[in-house]
Amino acid sequence: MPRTRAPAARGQVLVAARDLSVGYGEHAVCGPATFVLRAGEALALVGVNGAGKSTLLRTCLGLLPPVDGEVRLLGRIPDPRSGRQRRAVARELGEESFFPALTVAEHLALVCFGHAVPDPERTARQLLEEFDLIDLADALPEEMSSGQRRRLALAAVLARPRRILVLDEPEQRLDHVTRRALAQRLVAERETGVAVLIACHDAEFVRTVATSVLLVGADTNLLDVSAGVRAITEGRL
Ligand SMILES: Nc1ncnc2c1ncn2[C@@H]1O[C@H](COP(=O)(O)OP(=O)(O)OP(=O)(O)O)[C@@H](O)[C@H]1O
Repeated sequence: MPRTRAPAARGQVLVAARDLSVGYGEHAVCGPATFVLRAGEALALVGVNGAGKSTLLRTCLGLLPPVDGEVRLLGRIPDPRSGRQRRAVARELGEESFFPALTVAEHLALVCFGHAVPDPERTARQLLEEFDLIDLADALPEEMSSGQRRRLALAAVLARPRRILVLDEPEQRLDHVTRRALAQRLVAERETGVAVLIACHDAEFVRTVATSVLLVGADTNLLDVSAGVRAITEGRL
């Protein structure tokens, strides 16, 4: 299964933010963030609804300009139009846009072919199995439940090569077993040298996947994983 086209050297800085303020117009939605994410690490953004996690993810990808401070992705100002960034960054921000006339299997095949994945049939087959989509391989998106569509969106993002994986609340709408399996998959991702950047509300998921936690809020602070998990479970967000 393709994980990286050119695996990043473990420890290589892939995302770096310094005094990064994010928001809309000139209005910052949370305190400034400073963090570094290296190959092989997983940073979980946690915080209450509306804290600014999705806004931070979008700014790190160059989908929104910073209000202040700076962020670097692969050592450069993020630019979602650059081929270099598009080759390296796999993202699933919850948009879940599907082609209404393509089946589940055809969606995965399309992603594989579009990214020149070697042995696309095998990769697509493995992802169908991993995300329990075999019986839905010929289904159209409108024939699926919301959780099944979520599984397809996650399978699709994992069908392509990547050095950085950005997921906004990947645990949402997944059943318990699939959620745990996805957490293990993200551990495997970072163990192969992928840098994982997620927003997440699930303490168990964060405990399993993350190597550090960014608590997003009026004050945005970097925490170790156990302090980050306590912040979620004790409601100190
Ligand atoms: N397009 C927008 N224009 C203006 N304000 C926005 C926009 N999108 C989000 N906001 C505001 O920015 C703040 C942060 O939103 P964001 O979606 O980043 O929060 P979040 O931490 O991801 O929340 P959740 O846990 O609910 O997903 C919220 O107050 C929200 O209302």
